[in-house]
Amino acid sequence: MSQNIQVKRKRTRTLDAAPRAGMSLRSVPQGMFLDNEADPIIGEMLARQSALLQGNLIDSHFATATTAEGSTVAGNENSIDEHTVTGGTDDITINNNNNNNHNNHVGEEEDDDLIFVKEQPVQFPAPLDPHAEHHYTSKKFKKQRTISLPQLPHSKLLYEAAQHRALPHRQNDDDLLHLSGSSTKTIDGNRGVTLNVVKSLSPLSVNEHGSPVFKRMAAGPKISRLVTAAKKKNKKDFFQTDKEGHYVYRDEDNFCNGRFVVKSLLGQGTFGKVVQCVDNTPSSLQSNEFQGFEDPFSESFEDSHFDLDFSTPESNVPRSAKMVAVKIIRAVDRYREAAKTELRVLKAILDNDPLGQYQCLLLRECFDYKNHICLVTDLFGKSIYDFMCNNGCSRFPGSHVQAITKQLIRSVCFLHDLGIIHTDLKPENILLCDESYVGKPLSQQELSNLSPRRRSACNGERKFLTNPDVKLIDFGSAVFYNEFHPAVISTRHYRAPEIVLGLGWSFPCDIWSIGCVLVELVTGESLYPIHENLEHMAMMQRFNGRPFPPKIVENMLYKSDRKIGNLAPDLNATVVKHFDRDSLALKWPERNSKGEIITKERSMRRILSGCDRLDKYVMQKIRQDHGDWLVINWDMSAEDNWALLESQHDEQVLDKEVFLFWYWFLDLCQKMFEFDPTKRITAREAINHEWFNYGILDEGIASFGKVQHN
Ligand SMILES: Nc1ncnc2c1ncn2[C@@H]1O[C@H](COP(=O)(O)OP(=O)(O)OP(=O)(O)O)[C@@H](O)[C@H]1O
Repeated sequence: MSQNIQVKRKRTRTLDAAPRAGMSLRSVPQGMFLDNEADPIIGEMLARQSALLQGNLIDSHFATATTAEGSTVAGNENSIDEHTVTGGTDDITINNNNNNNHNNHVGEEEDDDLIFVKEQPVQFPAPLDPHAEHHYTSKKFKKQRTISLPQLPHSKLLYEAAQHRALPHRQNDDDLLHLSGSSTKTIDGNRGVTLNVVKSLSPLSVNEHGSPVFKRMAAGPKISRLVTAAKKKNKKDFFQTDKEGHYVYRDEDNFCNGRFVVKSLLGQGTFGKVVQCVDNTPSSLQSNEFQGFEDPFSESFEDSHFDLDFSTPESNVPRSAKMVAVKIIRAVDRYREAAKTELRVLKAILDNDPLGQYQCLLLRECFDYKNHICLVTDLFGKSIYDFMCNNGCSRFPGSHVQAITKQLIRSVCFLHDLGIIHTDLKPENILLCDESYVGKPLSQQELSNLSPRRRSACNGERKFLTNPDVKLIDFGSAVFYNEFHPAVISTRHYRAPEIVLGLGWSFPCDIWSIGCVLVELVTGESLYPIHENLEHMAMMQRFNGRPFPPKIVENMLYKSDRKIGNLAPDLNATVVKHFDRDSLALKWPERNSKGEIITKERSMRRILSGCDRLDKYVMQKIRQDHGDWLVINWDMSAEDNWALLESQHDEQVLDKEVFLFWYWFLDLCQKMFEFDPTKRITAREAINHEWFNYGILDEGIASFGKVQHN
């Protein structure tokens, strides 16, 4: 769901990293990202380049790993209780107290995530004095560290894929044309959902405190007069629906016969509203487990013909209140039907991960109240989008980007193994479990560069989360892989090319969205801040530094010409017509019959100056945190890149791990932004990507575990 707060995001053109004299250049472009003018035989080249680069980097990776072998904490340990690291100017104390959600499996499962920064001397003096205080300089630390990031909670899946369906996460060529899912399966699936109806009591049966009092209903015409009078009297308990089927939000409103008291509006969208409520469940019924589709209250509601008031202090049923989030779906058939799919998805998640170890929102209860399907879930913090909006610097530090990405990929891999495609991954749908942060004052210069809104929202600080633990929410658009696939899914900015081009889509569309989220976390700006197809496609080509592969365009033309599957009604007018049928190239900028450019200047500027090849675009932002020395030239191998950096800069300013961290980050991005969904990296492959073997020592690590603000 989009939030109301809008922060204007701006982009600037990035600097090109030109190859330096004296360095070895290959005869073919070696970059993972090709220049726009590059040779069209891209697939083969990319594979070769990737192999070459990996070959180069395997050596350096091994070298680093070997250096650390002698350390006491090398290997798979993740249970270091406390370390004090003196690095640069900051003393970092990091406590391993943050994994409480996931303790159950830590012992059972070997996990190669090192959650905390480690200090690893190359050789301890022997014999090692356990009481001696060891302080290590930043320099030593850098040399000896192998992994140094809070990767919460685990790196590995806690189940064997074979136990699940282990569906092929990758699409095949046939899917590009024919994948549209079965609507019968969706309808049948939804038909199986039986919702517990919670009857609303007559306003008559609400006492002056707004609490339910069960009475036998009066009969006859007298009732309407009494009801009107009672409505006036008991304004509080008046859960209203507007003419569009939305619940009308009111502070302190209460519903479900006094059980939920509305405290604030968390969000609203097409599907309905999400409200924060106090849940006055009788404590005997309160548990962390899903109550099923049967509401524990219903029996008493249906059968009660006696006075029974269990919300007053005198009640003999003990009550305890807790805060929950309730998604109140619009009372409109279409949305009710969609909510049933959401319910099935949430149920599948809950059945397979009752402890919530895969970062997905868990459904605690659901019921039907006054024709609104209500989903009760745990309450979490603000979304990472909101956190970014209110931050003096919206970029996340690398260590946090990595920690969030790891959770996200793992969560999505879990969903994909269950046959679920989320389809709406975006920063708004990733919630923080803990909103506390450490604030670092911004300089006058930095403050003056902020928009007035951001300046007042950020409190003059750049904020660093103390715990980058997140939860994935909003399964309202999620689909089961074999059920009906709508023609258009995803929020525009995070929409994969196969969706824009009207091809069959599946699990890979989630991976593209994760790529967009990842870049947004690093740069602090939406990668695709656009609203229409042509500009979107032109931008995709620009960021990828190459045109859409002919196979993809051919499939699009074949599918749209023959009207195969469900296609967006405007596909021809907004997408297909912009491709040249002979060359299969995107016709951008647009030209009239005389060959004059008719694309608006603003749009031209947005694409030509606002975007750049992704690696250059991203690196420009990264340099703001790590210094200007950090330049990666994709026309050269990693080794040559590093040799060049060493020849140009004082050793003190360089950090090979920072270089490798960002190098592999960009490698992962490149694999996520593969145009062809049949070749895009899968979630399962991404979990094991090289990037997660590298760490980075930054403000994210320094703030980890500290508590300053909320
Ligand atoms: N469990 C929760 N805890 C805290 N906030 C929540 C929770 N669930 C939802 N929200 C807030 O409500 C917003 C809307 O929730 P959600 O995305 O599920 O609704 P939606 O109507 O499906 O939105 P959209 O129209 O984007 O699909 C979220 O962005 C989030 O800010």
